[in-house]
Amino acid sequence: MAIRKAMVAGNWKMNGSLELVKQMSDAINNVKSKKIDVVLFPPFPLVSALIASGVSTGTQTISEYKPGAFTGEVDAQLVKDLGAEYVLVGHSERRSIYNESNSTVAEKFSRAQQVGLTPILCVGESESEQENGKTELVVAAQIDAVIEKLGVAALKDSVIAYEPVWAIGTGKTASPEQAQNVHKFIRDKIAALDSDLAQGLTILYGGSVNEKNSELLFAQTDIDGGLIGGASLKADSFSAICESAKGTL
Ligand SMILES: O=C(CO)COP(=O)(O)O
Repeated sequence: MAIRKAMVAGNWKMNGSLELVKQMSDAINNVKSKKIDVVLFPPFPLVSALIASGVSTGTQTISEYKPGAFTGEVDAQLVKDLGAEYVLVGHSERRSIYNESNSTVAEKFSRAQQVGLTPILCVGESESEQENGKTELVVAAQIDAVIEKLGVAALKDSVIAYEPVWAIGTGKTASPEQAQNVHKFIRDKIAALDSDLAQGLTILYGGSVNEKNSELLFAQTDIDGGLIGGASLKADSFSAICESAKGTL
């Protein structure tokens, strides 16, 4: 029996349209199940339309600041007021393209929880870090930045997504064993501080997940679902991934 709530999340990145909202909400409303949470992360302008269509919704980032003179930024409270439930923090594209540091990510995590949004903390190593055997070091530092700022208890109302950077958008998925090893490392690391919290923590895998590889990934003990990029833009693929989660999680 599953001890954790499973989740399949779709990160649209800078893609999508009102037409896609229609297609994906129809598809998701067909596969909805009590066994899994299905959540989409569209660009900001599509958030309200997606919520109105009955899909559980999050945003891809938020500002770490409270409302004020921050042109172009989006306040977490506004996101919450619109009816969103989740927010991605620390996605590797935010870290690498927009220079978000571990400490900025921890600030965003904190701001999300202040307003009642559930943060999904994205962690993962680059290709060179992986080749140099630094995966655990990098992932631990990304998680420790949050624990040092907020204490381990803050992880209780959150989700962690392990997304190796070398697997994002490349078609090079981590093998189920490779991903399981890192997920187990994450869970054991948190269990050393709070065992019950770690056992209840949903940890997602992301990086070139598709309808062909999702079942084996989701069958791993410490993989509780997926954070899907490219395949979340195709109704057939995303529905099939959700279906595979129902069987294995
Ligand atoms: O970055 C991702 C989800 O946040 C993964 O993207 P892909 O599934 O396209 O590799």
